[in-house]
Amino acid sequence: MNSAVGVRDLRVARGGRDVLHGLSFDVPRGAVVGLLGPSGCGKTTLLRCLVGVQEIQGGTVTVLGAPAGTPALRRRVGYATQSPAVYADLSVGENLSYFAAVLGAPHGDVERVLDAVGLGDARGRRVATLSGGQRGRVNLAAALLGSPELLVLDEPTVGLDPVLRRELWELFRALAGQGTTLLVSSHVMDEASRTDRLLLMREGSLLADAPPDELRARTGADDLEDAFLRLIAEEDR
Ligand SMILES: Nc1ncnc2c1ncn2[C@@H]1O[C@H](COP(=O)(O)OP(=O)(O)OP(=O)(O)O)[C@@H](O)[C@H]1O
Repeated sequence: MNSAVGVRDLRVARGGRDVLHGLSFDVPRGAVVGLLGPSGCGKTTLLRCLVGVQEIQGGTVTVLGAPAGTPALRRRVGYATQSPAVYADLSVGENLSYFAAVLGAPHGDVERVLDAVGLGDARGRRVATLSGGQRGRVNLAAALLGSPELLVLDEPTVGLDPVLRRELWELFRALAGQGTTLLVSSHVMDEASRTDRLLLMREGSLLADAPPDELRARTGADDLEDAFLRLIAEEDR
């Protein structure tokens, strides 16, 4: 079983409307896979399916060899939601110590994840006093606790300056080098080139599932934003 994630014919409706229309794809183990597409196309909904918090209307979602949402997967999958899910009243360190205790993460993990996201100096600060970007990084640090085998990250670089964004993508690459699988959503096309593979979504369907170079070659576009636009034009023809 080589895939970290296997999705077949996934259908989801939200608010009485079909939002995922029968998606099928695999995420190879140890890869950094980007999930890209315009706002509202269904990225978050798809990620919710992978972590098992979304009711689905049809299809199957297999994660690390088990059905998504199986309790045994809880410690093997890290999920960072788009809006930070951390306690504003607690310090950065208190938040992470709390989540580490809940997860049964090893002692010392708090230090490790704080360093990984570049927040070593902010350990004693109350989350309420942090910038949006810093808060996002605390949220990401929490997802790294316990070194999960699969990381599902919903727009982890939103609100970050280019230097920090680059550092985070270097971190994602380093984690993949250690065997972690990462599925990272974004709507910033320049981040797409940093991935091993791209899932391009549009209106609840997959427009493409291929490595960035293949997408460039297939469309004849130099940059991925153009490639995406050409794929849309092709589909609309
Ligand atoms: N709680 C909800 N109830 C009803 N419809 C919802 C709900 N959440 C999302 N939707 C709808 O589902 C569709 C997909 O939304 P989703 O949040 O998955 O998109 P997204 O690609 O992650 O967007 P963004 O990049 O803006 O976060 C949208 O049409 C949205 O309006």
